[in-house]
Amino acid sequence: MSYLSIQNLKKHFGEFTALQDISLDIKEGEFVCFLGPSGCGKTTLLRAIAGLDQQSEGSIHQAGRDISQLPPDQRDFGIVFQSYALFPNLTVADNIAYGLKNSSDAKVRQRDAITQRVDELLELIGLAGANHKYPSQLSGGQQQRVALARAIATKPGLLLLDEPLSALDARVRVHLRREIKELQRTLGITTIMVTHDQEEALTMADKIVVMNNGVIEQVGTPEEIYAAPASAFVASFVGTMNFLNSFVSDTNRVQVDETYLSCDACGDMEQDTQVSVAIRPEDIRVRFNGDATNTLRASVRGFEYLGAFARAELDVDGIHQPIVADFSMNDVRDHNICCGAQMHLDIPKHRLHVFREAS
Ligand SMILES: Nc1ncnc2c1ncn2[C@@H]1O[C@H](COP(=O)(O)OP(=O)(O)OP(=O)(O)O)[C@@H](O)[C@H]1O
Repeated sequence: MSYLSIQNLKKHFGEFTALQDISLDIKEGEFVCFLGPSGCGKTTLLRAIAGLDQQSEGSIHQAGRDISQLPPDQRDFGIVFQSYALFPNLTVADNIAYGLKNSSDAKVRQRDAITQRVDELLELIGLAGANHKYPSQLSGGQQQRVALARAIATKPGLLLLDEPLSALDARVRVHLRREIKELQRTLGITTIMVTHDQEEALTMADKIVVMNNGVIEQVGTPEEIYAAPASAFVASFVGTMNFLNSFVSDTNRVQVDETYLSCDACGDMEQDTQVSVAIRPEDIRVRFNGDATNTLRASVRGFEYLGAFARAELDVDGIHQPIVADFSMNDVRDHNICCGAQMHLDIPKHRLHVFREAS
């Protein structure tokens, strides 16, 4: 049973279609990320869920209630925007209490109850005692935590986060993403976060919704999205991927220039279909004496140390397209991998992805 159910949602801005027939189910307590490049429709979808922008067609149900036509104030959500959007003239406590003071529930509006709830929330976000400070006296990360506290103050069923970390510097961002994830887990609140940052989505989400040009390309766990991308777009947008223009040779083989590669994935494609074969840099291995499937001879044209691993640009015999491979530093030492080195490599066939469309 889904907590939030979106059915056949469309959104037009004049002639332009920002969302094309989006259907999506989100379970209670899930942390979902809408991930995609700028302009793909992530924010438009989030705003439709909040009622801030009415969809052109389609329906949205939350906890079994049809909220499609309701104004934002009759929906059950808290929201955090990219820019902190705190009231600068109100103290931290008054910012957090804002929704509580305007609650339709008289008990929630009681002064003692508000004071207690604000203290509880400040404790939760690690800012106990900051009640009387003003937003300008807080760092960006602290302001965003206050915005988060304000969003969850009334205990909404749904938390919406619109690029909440993108205005912060890298170190604060990494720290805060752990805090938000932990807070979400503790509260068990169904959460949707919009981001164009794949690392953010991979580390925080239970489920990632990858969007492109107003459509959903794939929905899956971070592992599924990374290991089994459903399209060339997803494969290229999440992580690093080599793409090789190829042809289907027979049921289990593709031809890349003068080289044949065994693969698991092209069973239903006709011979000579033009395809894009994709392989992650870390899935290319130095050949070991086991039963290798796709052995290639290569020389290292470029070599870059990246700390925990090294990235090598390869010239592969029989393939005239660039390929990069990532090697652990142990592999680098054991096999003397460096610029100009010659080596035998293996590409496990189950790690090859074959896409019909061009990359
Ligand atoms: N009010 C509007 N009027 C006209 N076009 C709009 C409006 N709002 C959004 N769009 C267009 O709809 C498309 C999707 O916009 P949206 O803001 O949802 O993208 P996004 O994926 O959130 O991108 P970003 O990461 O840059 O915020 C864009 O092409 C945008 O220009």
